[in-house]
Amino acid sequence: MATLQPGNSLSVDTDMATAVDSLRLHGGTKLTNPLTSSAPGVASPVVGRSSRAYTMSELPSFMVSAPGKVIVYGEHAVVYGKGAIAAAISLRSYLLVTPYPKPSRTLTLRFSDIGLDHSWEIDVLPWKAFAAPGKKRYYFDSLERLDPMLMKALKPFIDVIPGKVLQAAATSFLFLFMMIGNQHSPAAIYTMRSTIPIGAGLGSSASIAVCLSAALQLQGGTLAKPFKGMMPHETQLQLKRINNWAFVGEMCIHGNPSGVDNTVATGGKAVFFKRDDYSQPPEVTHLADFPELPLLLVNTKQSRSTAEEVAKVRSLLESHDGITNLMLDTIDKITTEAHSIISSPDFSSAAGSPDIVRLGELIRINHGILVSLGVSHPKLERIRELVDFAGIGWTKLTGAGGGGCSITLLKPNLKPEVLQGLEQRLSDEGFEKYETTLGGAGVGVLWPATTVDELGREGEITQDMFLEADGVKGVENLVGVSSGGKRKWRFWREWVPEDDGGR
Ligand SMILES: Nc1ncnc2c1ncn2[C@@H]1O[C@H](COP(=O)(O)OP(=O)(O)O)[C@@H](O)[C@H]1O
Ligand SMILES: C[C@@](O)(CCOP(=O)(O)O)CC(=O)O
Repeated sequence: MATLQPGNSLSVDTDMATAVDSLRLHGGTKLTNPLTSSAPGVASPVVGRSSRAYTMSELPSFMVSAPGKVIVYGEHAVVYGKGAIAAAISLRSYLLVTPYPKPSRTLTLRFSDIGLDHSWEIDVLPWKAFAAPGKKRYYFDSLERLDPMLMKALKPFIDVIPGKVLQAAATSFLFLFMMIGNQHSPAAIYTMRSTIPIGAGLGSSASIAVCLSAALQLQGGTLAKPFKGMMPHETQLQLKRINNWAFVGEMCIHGNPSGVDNTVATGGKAVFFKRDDYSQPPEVTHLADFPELPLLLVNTKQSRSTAEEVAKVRSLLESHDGITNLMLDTIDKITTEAHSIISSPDFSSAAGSPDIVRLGELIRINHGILVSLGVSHPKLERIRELVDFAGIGWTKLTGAGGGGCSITLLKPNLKPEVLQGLEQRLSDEGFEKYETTLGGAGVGVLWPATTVDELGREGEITQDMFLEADGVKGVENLVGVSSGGKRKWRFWREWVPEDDGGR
């Protein structure tokens, strides 16, 4: 166990040794002023690798990143202890952490996707409330619910921020900062950009919660950066801690999450997830052989809130408990059957294989039940109608529904012109198709936040560069994990070798 002391020095025992070792590698010299910005798109030169060095209280700018997800089977039922299958996608959130120079005691959030730019002074935050007897939690603890007294203590700091969307994100940050950090935590700017559409069922909130959890624990020195040779049990322990606190961050955003989104955003690839007792850890099976299913992902662009969709199912359970429970049980059976098809050693996604048809039929049945649970939307039904009319696959909503995205499992050997015709129709009706691959890497870290330019020079990724990157492509080009060696993203997953772009 490790404890944080005032001024961020560490007292260490076993599982912290690696964290300290990796930090020691950087002990000594100063990095360039972290607030120095270069011209947009131009990396500022940094000192060479061998002479770049930091102390615990003087960390470099660094980045963390976590993926979004699609739930392939089991959304909503998973909130009630049933199984769900979900896979990470290549759309991701990126968080740049830039230390303020001393003696600043400021925290600044720049979450530009939602227009949040807000600062607090660390010293005036409600530390007393968080240190009261029975309230303090440590980085190795788990929380199953938010303490109303602590939420009340944060309220005045959140109420000054306009609107629910911004407040939810700010609460997630501030609650985690108060829990994981302490009064002596370093002053820093947290700049967030995401390529995941917000509130569209692709787990944007879990993705940012994972980034915040990982960044704050890295800053606190309670998490070791992944390194070659990290023992599997240590990797698992670190992922567990990131995931535990990400779950808390998710609770701040939408109240009663099942934990499937943050679990996939943390570990990546794909999982079978079930949590029937919230006081116990969930049952998580990593689906290392998750197949490359041919999926079409379409956004209705109809916004909605996960919390409201989850509340709809809750109220149906209250008014029709017997029938609703039967529907949730049926979804559980669907997920279990899909899991056994995918995990079978004979599984084949080749043309003519019955497995894809069975998986497709399960997708169609799952969607039908979600419609009956009241969480579809006319726009989702319109997409399903267009896909059914073209006869190219099986469609369901994904995530909370009420708008957001649909997925279609495509039939093998489709004629390209049929698919193109459908895509044109979807676009004409105002829907947006996403290009993404399933089974991406989980949480990763880029330490320090540097990239290599066209001339092969390594330079710091500044806030201005990050904020000015143009759209999804701009963000991916500047900081993306699939960098072809331009950036040294590292991942905690055992099956992802270093420097392969996280795939
Ligand atoms: N890029 C982002 N920057 C800041 N906050 C974000 C971002 N993406 C998501 N959020 C937070 O997460 C909330 C959306 O969560 P939710 O309704 O669960 O949708 P989703 O299905 O995308 O997870 C937003 O209201 C916002 O508070
Ligand atoms: C509806 C639910 O099963 C998934 C919600 O996913 P999203 O927030 O719409 O990405 C809720 C949950 O699992 O917490």
